[in-house]
Amino acid sequence: MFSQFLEKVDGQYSLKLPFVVYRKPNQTKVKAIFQENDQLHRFTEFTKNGFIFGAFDDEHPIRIKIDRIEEVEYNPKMEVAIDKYPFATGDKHQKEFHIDLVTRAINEIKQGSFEKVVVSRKIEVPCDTAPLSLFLLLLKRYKNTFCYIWYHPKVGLWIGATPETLLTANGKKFSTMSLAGTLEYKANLEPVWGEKELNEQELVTQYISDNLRDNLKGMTVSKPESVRAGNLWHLRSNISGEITIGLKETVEALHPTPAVCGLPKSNSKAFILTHENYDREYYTGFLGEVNFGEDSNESHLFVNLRCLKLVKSMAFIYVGGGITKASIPEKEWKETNIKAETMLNIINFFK
Ligand SMILES: C=C(O[C@H]1C=CC=C(C(=O)O)[C@@H]1O)C(=O)O
Repeated sequence: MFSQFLEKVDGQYSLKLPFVVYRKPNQTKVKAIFQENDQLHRFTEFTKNGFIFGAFDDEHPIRIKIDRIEEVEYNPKMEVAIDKYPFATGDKHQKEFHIDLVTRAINEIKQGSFEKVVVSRKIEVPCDTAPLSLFLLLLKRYKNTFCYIWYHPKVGLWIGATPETLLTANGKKFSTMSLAGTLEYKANLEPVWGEKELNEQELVTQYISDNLRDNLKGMTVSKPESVRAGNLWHLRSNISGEITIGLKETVEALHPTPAVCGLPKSNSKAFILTHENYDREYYTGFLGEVNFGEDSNESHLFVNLRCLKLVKSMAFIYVGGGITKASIPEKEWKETNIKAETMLNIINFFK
């Protein structure tokens, strides 16, 4: 059953036709959406249904039109990614550049340009493994994340396992999360959060609640709790209520949150676009189902983190971290390296 499902996905990929295959966090149903031609649809009014894939800096996400849906149950035994492989985490030049970028960000914060900014980088590693094999390993290793493989011949192929939900909406029922702060997972040890991480996550919670307050009736915000995502811990608060605005307005109010951009949004975004020195493309964008369900108003979007883009036999892994006035550049560099392990572990497993 599952092998037939995979054959269909493989067939679509060989025909160079758009598709997405995904599994939501803590679920066992794997869904595939196939589009029958290679047209590039844009999602402008947020009224149609489909699977959308939005870039960090683009208002019009791509929409994979639902010409065919396939679903299958897949519940493999959990595989824990404890094996450590030799990592490629960027050369000396990358390290210098990233440390300098973080230092510049801290200086801007101290001068009052913004309070927080998320800076990132792209790591290049050779990878000859079939994309579907990488995806299958994600399904086994990261059960509480949103795992996907997305392909459009005019855009490329992306794979990821993200721990962050942008929004879940079912009619008026709405929830989102504030996810930030990172510590390395160590077996049998509970995370001990420092002032920097607590503050960094609090800024995200504040931003989300401030931006939604007027349009989220009965808003509740939970206390931050530690959540595990593969080899990492994060801090998470859940925010929910009854939404009174449409999907387009809600996405505009949230994206990009300070978990991937900064605070205030415009100044931190300008810093990112000017100083990062590369194009994030779909990393820190968002993706997921829109207007699914019986009455067509259920949507489930995720933030595109812990992801990679495959180009021929190269993988580009994207990683970043939140910078505040309390950041230490060397520590921030290390944090991007441990975040990269989520995907490097998968790639290196096949070497
Ligand atoms: C920007 C990333 O993570 C975000 C989500 C969780 C924790 C983060 C942090 O601790 O900096 C980031 O805000 C990334 O993984 O590339």
